[in-house]
Amino acid sequence: MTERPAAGTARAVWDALDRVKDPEILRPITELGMVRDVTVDAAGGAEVSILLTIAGCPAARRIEADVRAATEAAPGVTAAEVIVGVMSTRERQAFIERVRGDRGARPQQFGPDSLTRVIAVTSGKGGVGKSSLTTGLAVALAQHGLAVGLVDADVFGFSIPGLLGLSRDGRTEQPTRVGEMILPPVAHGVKVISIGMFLGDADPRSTAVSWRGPMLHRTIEQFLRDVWFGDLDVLLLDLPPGTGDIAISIGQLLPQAEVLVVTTPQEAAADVAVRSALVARQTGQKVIGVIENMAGFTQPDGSVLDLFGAGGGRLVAERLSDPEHGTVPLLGSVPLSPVFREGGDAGAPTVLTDQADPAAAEVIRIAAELARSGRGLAGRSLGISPR
Ligand SMILES: Nc1ncnc2c1ncn2[C@@H]1O[C@H](COP(=O)(O)OP(=O)(O)OP(=O)(O)O)[C@@H](O)[C@H]1O
Repeated sequence: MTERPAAGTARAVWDALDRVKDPEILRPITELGMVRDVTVDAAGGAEVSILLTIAGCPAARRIEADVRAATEAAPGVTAAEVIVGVMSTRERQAFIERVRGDRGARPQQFGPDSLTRVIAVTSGKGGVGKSSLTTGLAVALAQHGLAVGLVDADVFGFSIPGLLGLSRDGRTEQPTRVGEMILPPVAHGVKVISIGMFLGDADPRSTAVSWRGPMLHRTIEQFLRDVWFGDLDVLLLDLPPGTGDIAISIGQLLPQAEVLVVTTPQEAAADVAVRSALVARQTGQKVIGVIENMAGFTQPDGSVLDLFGAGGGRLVAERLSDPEHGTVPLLGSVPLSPVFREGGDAGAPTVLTDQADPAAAEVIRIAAELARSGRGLAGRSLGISPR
């Protein structure tokens, strides 16, 4: 890397490049050592050499385009050429240390001392909309300016990449690997990692992941250790439905995690939802609230159709409230909404595309309440990272 000159057009280009962020790390490429050299000839022709972590890294095209646009916009530049190179092993090691803040051997990123608020989303039954709500909450929290990470730990039904538009035609966006560090793709401001990103060329639509408990535990452990999330305000985890191995692993790996329980208004769903929350509680996690999903749907004539009955959310909240654990609130009731479902199917979260949709509006309201309340966000310095 060359030094940044004190003045002149080359200096202006360096300054412009300070505003180009690596799309996965969300930090300026100048700070990450990704700019090798900037030269500008007498006619204002600029040549910028950048270094990528690995050849053909998924973000390469975007970085190149952003560098070109920033260079062309720098005062005094008449033409821009971008030369893309790849880091040497030593440069890559320096990059990894810069990204991690050179903390040496990494312990797990979200240990009990971490300022990141960890929220695990669980449900008793499958198909109650847990993944859709987790995705909506993550995107809505990112809209509040929070640094948000999302771990799709639903190994049997990983649907998060699709809901966030990271999976198309059976191909799921891959994380970038730099050494043993894994950089999660970023979608709508959320850093996302999913088991569905580790299937290689297999089509996730037709690939069954059947892993036993220890393997699941190791995978989640690896997600929490090797996936570089940076300083997060909130980490959301989408757990598989039920009371299985993953819930117990999360309890061991992230004992400070808070738990949100998703259920439908159906009374029959309430029993299993309560049971999944009790398992989380047994591992020391705090149940912070219940969200009812697929609640009454307002029809065009204004009448409400309670397709799945009513009252399940309140019932679960009441059954989880007791003198020892205090009141577990019903945080909200998200109505059935065809628009909300279509947004998920299209990978375009409705909390961004149609905020007036009743389901999206309720998710946005719940996210605002979560952002205002709770462990990590009340009265603590979180170093919220502006983007
Ligand atoms: N409020 C809603 N209105 C309409 N459709 C919804 C709503 N919430 C979720 N859905 C739809 O219900 C289906 C199941 O949702 P989702 O995959 O989020 O459930 P899940 O509980 O995560 O399931 P699993 O844990 O089995 O993977 C999806 O097609 C989703 O689009």
